[in-house]
Amino acid sequence: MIDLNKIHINLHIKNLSIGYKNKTIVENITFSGKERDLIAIIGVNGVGKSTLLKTLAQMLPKLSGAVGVQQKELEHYPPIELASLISVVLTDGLASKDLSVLELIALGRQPYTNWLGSLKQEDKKIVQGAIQDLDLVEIQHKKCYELSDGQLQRVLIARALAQDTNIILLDEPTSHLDLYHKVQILKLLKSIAKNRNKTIVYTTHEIEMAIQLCDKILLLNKKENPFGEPYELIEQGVFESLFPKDTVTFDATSGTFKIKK
Ligand SMILES: Nc1ncnc2c1ncn2[C@@H]1O[C@H](COP(=O)(O)OP(=O)(O)OP(=O)(O)O)[C@@H](O)[C@H]1O
Repeated sequence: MIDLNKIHINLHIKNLSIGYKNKTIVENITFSGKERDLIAIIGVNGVGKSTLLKTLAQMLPKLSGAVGVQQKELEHYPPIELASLISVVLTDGLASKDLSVLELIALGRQPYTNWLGSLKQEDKKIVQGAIQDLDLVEIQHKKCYELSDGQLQRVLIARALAQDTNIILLDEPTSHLDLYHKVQILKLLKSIAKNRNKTIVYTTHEIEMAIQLCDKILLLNKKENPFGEPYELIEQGVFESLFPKDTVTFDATSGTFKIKK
């Protein structure tokens, strides 16, 4: 039995403004991520989803507002401590494609190894666990440049699992996958959040899947940026105004989008 009073909040985002130099892309972002939450960030192309994810990972500075990670503000963490709290899976080009699948996933253990990077028995066990979870046993000795986009995406998720952080941030983790693997990865992320008490935040264009599988959704729309459980957002009617109505409409009963013919 889970004691709901003992569930920790890993992420607290308050009145956050994000952007580049002094160009604000989105302001007024407020949400929180509890342990065991799978959270989707959705919104139209170019609205700022990746910018938000990179700001949460401290790869970009925030413009204003607060990003709290557990008990402290993000910018007060030394990088090595942050690497044991937050892992990031990006879709941008991977620098180290010459590594084997196993070597790349083992890099996830870096925050915990000595300066030589040597893996202890416990590290190797965690790496093998991640390889099994992502169904990569057969291809673990292949080079990353030999993989399909979908396989590489699963390898990058495995590396984040090996990093074993409380918070996992993923930028469009299902974009290169077929429907079966999209569902499989999202269900896996959900079970990891639940069974290992993690907060998982990912960006996506697959809104219908997010409605079905996520605990919470943050909809970036540059104005209010509503956040809540999928049914709450459906009740507020926020999906209806996402796309031009003459092209795509939202059916609140089924939680799906319909193409206007
Ligand atoms: N390095 C950069 N410098 C300046 N502006 C940028 C930079 N990267 C992205 N932008 C701009 O920031 C805005 C948000 O981009 P971002 O990639 O965060 O959107 P997104 O919601 O993830 O889009 P998509 O759904 O197309 O992936 C866009 O207008 C984009 O042109």
